[in-house]
Amino acid sequence: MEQKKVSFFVGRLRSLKYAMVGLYKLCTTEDSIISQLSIGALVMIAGWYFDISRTEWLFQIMALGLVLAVEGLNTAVEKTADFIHPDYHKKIGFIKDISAGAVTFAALTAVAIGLFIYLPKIFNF
Ligand SMILES: Nc1ncnc2c1ncn2[C@@H]1O[C@H](COP(=O)(O)OP(=O)(O)OP(=O)(O)O)[C@@H](O)[C@H]1O
Repeated sequence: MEQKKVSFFVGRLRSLKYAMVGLYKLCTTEDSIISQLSIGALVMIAGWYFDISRTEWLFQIMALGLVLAVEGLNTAVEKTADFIHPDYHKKIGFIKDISAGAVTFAALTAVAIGLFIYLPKIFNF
């Protein structure tokens, strides 16, 4: 089907609208994202409680954004896999496993950043 050509700005604005709709769908329907957002909220409270520095805030926000972004992409991979092949298949299992592995990379990075920020504050060193 031929798409009607729209101007550059209208095209960008439409993409932004779809991205916002996607963000809303992720945050309201996906348990994995909702649980990561809840953890993120607790970490934000911890940042405020321990009065972390500007640089620490930057790292904390980057870590949280990284985990949420990769988790969102993992959700998209899982949904695509389930759509194109709903039945059990070794390759689908492999694709889902490595996609989850990418989330684990991001999560471990976030945990390492969290330990660097909070361990010295909790144990005073
Ligand atoms: N269609 C399938 N074929 C083969 N293995 C699968 C299939 N679906 C899931 N698996 C295996 O089960 C694991 C979990 O898959 P699932 O889609 O339930 O992910 P999840 O992380 O538990 O999902 P959710 O985010 O919905 O909790 C995969 O990593 C994979 O090893």
